[in-house]
Amino acid sequence: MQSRKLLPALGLLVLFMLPVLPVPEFWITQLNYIGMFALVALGLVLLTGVGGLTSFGQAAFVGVGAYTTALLSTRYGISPWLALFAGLACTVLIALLLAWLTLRMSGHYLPLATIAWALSLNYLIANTEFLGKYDGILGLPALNLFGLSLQDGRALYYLVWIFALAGAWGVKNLLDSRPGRAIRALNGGTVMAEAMGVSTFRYKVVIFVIAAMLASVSGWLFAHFQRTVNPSPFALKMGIEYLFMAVVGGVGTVWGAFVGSGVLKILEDQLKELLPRLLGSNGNFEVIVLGVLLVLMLKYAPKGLWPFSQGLTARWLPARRRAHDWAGAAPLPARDKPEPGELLLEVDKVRKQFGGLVAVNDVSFKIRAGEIIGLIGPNGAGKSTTFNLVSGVLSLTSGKVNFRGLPVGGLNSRRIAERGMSRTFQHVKMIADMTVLENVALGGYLRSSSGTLRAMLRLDRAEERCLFAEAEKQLQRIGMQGQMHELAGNLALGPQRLMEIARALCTDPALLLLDEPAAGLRHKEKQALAEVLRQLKAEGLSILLVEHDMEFVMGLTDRIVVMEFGTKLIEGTPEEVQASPEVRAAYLGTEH
Ligand SMILES: Nc1ncnc2c1ncn2[C@@H]1O[C@H](COP(=O)(O)OP(=O)(O)OP(=O)(O)O)[C@@H](O)[C@H]1O
Repeated sequence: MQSRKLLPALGLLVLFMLPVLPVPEFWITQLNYIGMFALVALGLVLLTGVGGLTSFGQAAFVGVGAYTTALLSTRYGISPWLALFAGLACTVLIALLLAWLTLRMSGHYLPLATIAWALSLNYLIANTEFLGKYDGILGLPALNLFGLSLQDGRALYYLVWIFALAGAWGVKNLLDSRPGRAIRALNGGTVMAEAMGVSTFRYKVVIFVIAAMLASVSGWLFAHFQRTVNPSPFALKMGIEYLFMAVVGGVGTVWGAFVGSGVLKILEDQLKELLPRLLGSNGNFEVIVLGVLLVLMLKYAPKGLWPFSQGLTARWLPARRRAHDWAGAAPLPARDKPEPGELLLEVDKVRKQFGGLVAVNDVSFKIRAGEIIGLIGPNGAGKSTTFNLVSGVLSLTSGKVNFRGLPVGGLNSRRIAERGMSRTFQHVKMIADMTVLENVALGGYLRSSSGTLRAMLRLDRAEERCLFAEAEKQLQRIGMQGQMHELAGNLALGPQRLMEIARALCTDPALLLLDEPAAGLRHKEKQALAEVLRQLKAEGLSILLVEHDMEFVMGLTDRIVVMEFGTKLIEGTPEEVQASPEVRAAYLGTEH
C-alpha cells in the first residue's frame, strides 16, 4: 500500500523540481510539449479509450483555443486569461454543433466524420484573411500570472503541468463516479446503459465536449509558448498523432496519455536527430521507424505501454482495492412498492411486425405483484421480441402495455426503467474491467444525481458512499458479497448472471425482467440461480422470466405463458402446461 502512494508522490516531486535543477533548456521545452500533448491525449482517453468514440479531429480544437487567444490578444489587446475562457466558449459551441451532427453515427462513419470536420476547420482557418491565412498570427504576448511573466520556458513549465495534472485529476475523478460508470458503459453499446436509465447520447456529448475543452486549453498554452500561430500544427496529421499518443500510452488509461505523449515526442525528436547522422543522408526517416515501432507495439502490447508496464509490475505492487468507507451511509431513495396481488403489468394484444413477418401476434398476459411468470416457447416463437416490447427496446406495431395502471407502450427503455421495470440480458452485458461492486452500483444511476462537474471536482463522495452501500446490500442479497472487489470480466458465467440480477435490483424495481437467465449455466449454477429467484419472490418481488430450460421454469414459476409462431398457445400453472397436449406437440414434443 505504501509503495502505491510513495511512487506517485516521488514522481510529482521530481516533476516539480526539474526547472530549478540544472536540467538543459531543451529538456524543459520537451517536457512543456509533452504536458501540452498529454492534455489532448487525455481527452482521447475519455472519448476513444473509455467512451469508444474514435476521433482524428482533436487537433482542430487545439487550433480553436490557439487562434481565439491569438486573435483576441494581438488584435484587441484582451488579456490571454480572458481569451482562454473565450476560446473554451468557442470550443464548446463548435463541439456541441459537431456532436449534434456526428455523434449519432456509429461504426466507421464517426471516425470518417471527424476526419471531414478536421479537414474543413483547418482549411477554413488557413483560408481566412482575418486569421492571417497560411502565415497565421504573429507576436502573441507572453502569459502573465500575478505580475510574473511566463515568457521563459521554465516559468511556463509550471503552468503547463498544473493544467495537465489538473486535467488528469479531473478525468480520473470522473471515471470513478456515477457519470463515469455511465460513460464506461458506452463502449459496450447503448442497450445496457439505457436500461439502467442512462441517456447514452447525452454522455457521448459530454465526453466529446470535455475532450474538445482539454484540446482547447492545450492550444491556448501552445499559442503563448510559441508566441505565434499558423494552421499546420492543427492539421489532420497532428490529429492522427494525438490518437497515436493515446494508443501508444494505453488509450483507456489516464496515465497512458502522459506516457504516450512522452514516448512519441522524445522518440520522434531523437530519431530525427540520430537517423540522418547514422544513414549519412537527410530525410524524414523517423516516420518509417516510428511506423514500424507502432506496428510492433500494437502486436505485442496492444493495450499500450502503461497497461503493459502495470502488468509487469503487478507482481510487486499489490492490486488496489477500494477502501470500504460506506458503512452507515444513508439509504438511496426507494419507490412505493405494489401491494401483493396488485395488477402490475398488463400486456394487451401486443403485436410486432418486422416487414412482412409477424414476430408477435396479438399476445396478452398479466402479472400480479409477487408472482413469477415464465414466458416459454420453441426457438423463434417470439419470446425475446415480446420481452423487448415490454422492456422498451422495441416499439410496438400495435397493442398496449400498462405498468402499475399507466401506459408504458412506446416508452424507451430509459423511461421504462424510471417507472420501475429492470432487466437482465440473454448475453450478459457488463463493464468487464470494472469491479462487481461498481457494475452493480451502475444500477443505482436513477436513484442518485451527481453530475459531471461535481464528479470531476470530487464533490460527489457522500452520494458515492450511498451508492456503494446499496450495491453491497444487493450483492449480499444474492450471496455475492465476497466477490464484490473482483473484476466482473474475471467471473464465470453463473456469477456474471447473478451480478446482472444484483445490478437490476439496485434500480429498486417493482418488476424484474430476466432474459434467459439460465442459458449456458452448469447444473449447480442453475440451482444457485433458482434459489436466489425463490428468495426474491419470498421477499415480494415480481419476476417475468423468458427461458428455454423447461425444468428450471417448471420448478420456479407460478404461471407460464407458452408462445408458438408469435402467438400465445396457452397460459396456466406449470402443471397445466406440462399436461397440455398442445404444448407437448409444439414445445415439449420437439424438445424431448
Ligand atoms: N430485428 C428483427 N428483424 C427481423 N426479424 C426479427 C427480428 N427480431 C426477431 N425477428 C424474427 O422474429 C421471430 C421471433 O424471434 P424471437 O427472437 O422473438 O424468438 P424467440 O422465441 O426469442 O427465439 P429464441 O429462443 O431463439 O431466442 C423470429 O422469426 C425472428 O427471426
